[in-house]
Amino acid sequence: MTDLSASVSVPATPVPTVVGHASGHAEPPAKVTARGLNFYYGEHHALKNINITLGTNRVTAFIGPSGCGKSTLLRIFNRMYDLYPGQRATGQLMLDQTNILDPKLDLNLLRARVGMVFQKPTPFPMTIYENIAFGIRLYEKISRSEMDDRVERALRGGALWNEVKDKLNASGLSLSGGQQQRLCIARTVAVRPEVILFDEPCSALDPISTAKVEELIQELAENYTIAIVTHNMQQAARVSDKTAFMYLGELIEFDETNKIFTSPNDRRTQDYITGRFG
Ligand SMILES: Nc1ncnc2c1ncn2[C@@H]1O[C@H](COP(=O)(O)OP(=O)(O)OP(=O)(O)O)[C@@H](O)[C@H]1O
Repeated sequence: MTDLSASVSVPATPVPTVVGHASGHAEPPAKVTARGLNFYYGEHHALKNINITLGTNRVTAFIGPSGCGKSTLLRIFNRMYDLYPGQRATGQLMLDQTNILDPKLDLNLLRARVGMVFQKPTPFPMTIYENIAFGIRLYEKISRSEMDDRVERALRGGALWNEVKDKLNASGLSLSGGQQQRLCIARTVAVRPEVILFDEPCSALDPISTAKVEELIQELAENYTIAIVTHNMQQAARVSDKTAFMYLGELIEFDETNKIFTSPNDRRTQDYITGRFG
């Protein structure tokens, strides 16, 4: 392990102000639990012995320098890596009582339970209405009026309804970048997942759209378990209950967000949040 403390001494950036959820409340029931989780890209051992629990209806932020394994970990939670040959996970990863790593698991059902929102908004090239209805139809057969209702609820869930209710037949691609990202969130919410994974959801958005998505993430946490990867420490401090600091494929520290940003236990966490490296 590199000694990060030796080379630098002056904090480059102030520690973010924590304005997220209150800390100190009782531990929620576990939703996702990793024990001794490892991940390999071929021979490359990208994640090493990860142990972490995501609490039900809590927001967990993953921070750390580029290449430390944040996105890799997120992509294990819904077996996204299964699409690529040569990538494998070992250890234990549970979603409630379901073994996520079970080779016989129905991945469509897993991805309905564990939805994902990506860095760049990725609406389907179809109408706003169909962007939502498409995913619902994959899992459920419902009447047109029920579908109208579900589409409206999903768009409200994505904090987009008021902006699009009069143009549901317009292309999803005609929306602004921030609206497109909220459409993608609505699309994810529409299939009623239990967990939503956000992989740097605001990195392609302007500050106003970013604020809207952050507000939305906090609202969604009332009903969903959320994991968010972010390079933006202010964002982690604003939206999350707990924060995990990762470095070189290891989970270095995991604690209440307030604790991580005010008095972390590990020197490497301290150095990262004060901008000494990253
Ligand atoms: N498809 C791949 N094939 C081989 N190695 C990969 C692949 N994707 C990622 N890696 C390696 O795995 C490690 C973790 O990468 P990962 O993308 O998870 O990091 P990250 O923390 O999300 O980085 P960033 O913040 O830059 O997105 C890095 O060493 C990276 O080079």
